[in-house]
Amino acid sequence: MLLLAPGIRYFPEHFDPAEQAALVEDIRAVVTEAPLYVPAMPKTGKEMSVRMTNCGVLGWVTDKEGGYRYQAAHPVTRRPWPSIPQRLLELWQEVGDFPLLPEACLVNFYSDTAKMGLHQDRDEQNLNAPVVSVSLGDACLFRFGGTNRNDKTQSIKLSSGDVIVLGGEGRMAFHGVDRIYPGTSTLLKNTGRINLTLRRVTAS
Ligand SMILES: O=C(O)CCC(=O)C(=O)O
Ligand SMILES: [Fe+2]
Repeated sequence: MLLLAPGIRYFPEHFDPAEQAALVEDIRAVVTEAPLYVPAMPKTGKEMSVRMTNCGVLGWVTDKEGGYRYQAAHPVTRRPWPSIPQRLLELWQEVGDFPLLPEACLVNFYSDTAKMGLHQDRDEQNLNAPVVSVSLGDACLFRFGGTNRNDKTQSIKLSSGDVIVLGGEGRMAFHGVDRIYPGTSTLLKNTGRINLTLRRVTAS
């Protein structure tokens, strides 16, 4: 484990290739039940470049009218989200350092050209719980800084199987994904990157 900054822990290659493949199968099952959809920014309705779905009792969604929020149902199918795969709950218990289980797992799919702007994860009521993030497939350039948008940032390349935990002092750190490196992994059938973030949403 490497401490990248206060509260930002990095576990390179936490999952070996066989575990990564098993996680991809888990996520394929999730996506079959809860298809990836196109999220849109609040107010402007501008579409994000990342495709999203969730598993867990709650899922993070965004659209023009409703903005950023957690809800119990898929925005398109209106069905409840599938449950969080066991191996992700185990990951949380290993690295999360928090007594309650996660309620949401946001699944982000990045195509070759997708990115995610610098932001804080701040829609959770429970900011004592960490955010635990898993990278699968192509590598990406991940940027993180401090708790103010203008704080100095650092960049690291995240590869398939890597895990990052934003907790404690690092929980509200600004972070984002500047670019994908297409073709740097053979884990997925095609190019692209999957990111999973486990989150505790409610206080209890
Ligand atoms: O894809 C990543 O590594 C980060 C994703 C993220 O920050 C988020 O979903 O809030
Ligand atoms: Fe985030």
